[in-house]
Amino acid sequence: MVMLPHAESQTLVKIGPTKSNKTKFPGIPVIDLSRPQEAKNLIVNACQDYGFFKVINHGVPPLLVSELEHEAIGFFNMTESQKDQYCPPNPLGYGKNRIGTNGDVGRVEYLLLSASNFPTNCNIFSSLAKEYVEEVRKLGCNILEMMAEGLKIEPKSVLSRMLSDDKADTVLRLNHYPPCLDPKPEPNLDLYPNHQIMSHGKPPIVFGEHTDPQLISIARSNAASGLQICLADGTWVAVPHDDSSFFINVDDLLQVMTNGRFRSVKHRVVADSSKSRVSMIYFGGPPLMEKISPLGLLMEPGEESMYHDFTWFEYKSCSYKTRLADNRLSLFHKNSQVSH
Ligand SMILES: C=C1C[C@]23C[C@@]1(O)CC[C@H]2[C@@]12CC[C@H](O)[C@@](C)(C(=O)O1)[C@H]2[C@@H]3C(=O)O
Ligand SMILES: O=C(O)CCC(=O)C(=O)O
Ligand SMILES: [Fe+2]
Repeated sequence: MVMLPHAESQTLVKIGPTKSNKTKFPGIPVIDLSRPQEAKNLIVNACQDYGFFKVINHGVPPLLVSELEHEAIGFFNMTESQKDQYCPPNPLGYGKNRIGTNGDVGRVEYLLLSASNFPTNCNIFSSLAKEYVEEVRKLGCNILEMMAEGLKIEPKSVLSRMLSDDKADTVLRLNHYPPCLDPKPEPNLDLYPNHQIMSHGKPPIVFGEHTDPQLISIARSNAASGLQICLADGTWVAVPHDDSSFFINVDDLLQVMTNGRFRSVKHRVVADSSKSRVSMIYFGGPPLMEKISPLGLLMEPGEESMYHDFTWFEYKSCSYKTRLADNRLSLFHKNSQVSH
């Protein structure tokens, strides 16, 4: 029997009451990409069980990662008026305390960049970010190919081709969460008018719960904690930080393309650290006109798609009209019941 290796399970924190009927969480799956034969099946298991895993021996040069992080810190250290010279997030640009355009708030500042259109007025991000995205895109393609092999579907490029396409819709997000010196619930109700990011007795939520709409997200952060994922039984678990690894999220489109076999993972960030947190996330989306529907080779005889067919453009446009915590996929579910 192959044992699943798990990340620092002894340091995992389970949040919320543990009921006896809840399955014990053994820790975030860790996939060693230098062992591809084993990795294929472990990736599939992780996508089915959690929609989330960590990769080691990923091949992205550590120097490139630390240089981009250094530049990101330099950017966030600039004065407010310097940063405000970047366009407000519409949806790309520099934003602070507001996430998206539909009323969500967070204790975070960020820069959202499109890989096909890196800013030319800023020599910081033009070449480094491009190089970083290329390396992470390669990592994403490698993972999606292993996934296809693990699922036993051919060709193995059936998923990865969407990221390697010249028209792939790729977004890079740099987030900065200021240090939380007093991790008590935030009493300022003006900033959080609908209480949505208050959580009494627990560290405040600084980036609210959501799933990512794309295919996969490839994230890393400095050595500061805060990221949490939601398990199938609704329990939130903390993800131990690891600045030398990448964390992979299954996103909404992959849930649809596997007809619900893989889980688009709900995640959030809490102010859990007295350290500033800087995260860099690659969101891998397909070309805008790509038609999204379950992969034929995965379907059992007589199995029907759980979702209406749509293009990534349709799904993305629709997603950007929703609130962060909305269940965007339910809008395309055949037995549609909008839930929040
Ligand atoms: C509230 C929102 C922010 C978001 C667009 C949306 O209307 C719903 C999806 C959000 C999300 C989550 C993952 C990524 O961080 C993001 C860039 C994306 O593609 O979808 C954000 C959007 C955003 O911050 O603009
Ligand atoms: O900062 C993080 O680690 C996660 C942020 C996130 O989920 C996002 O930007 O979509
Ligand atoms: Fe996210």
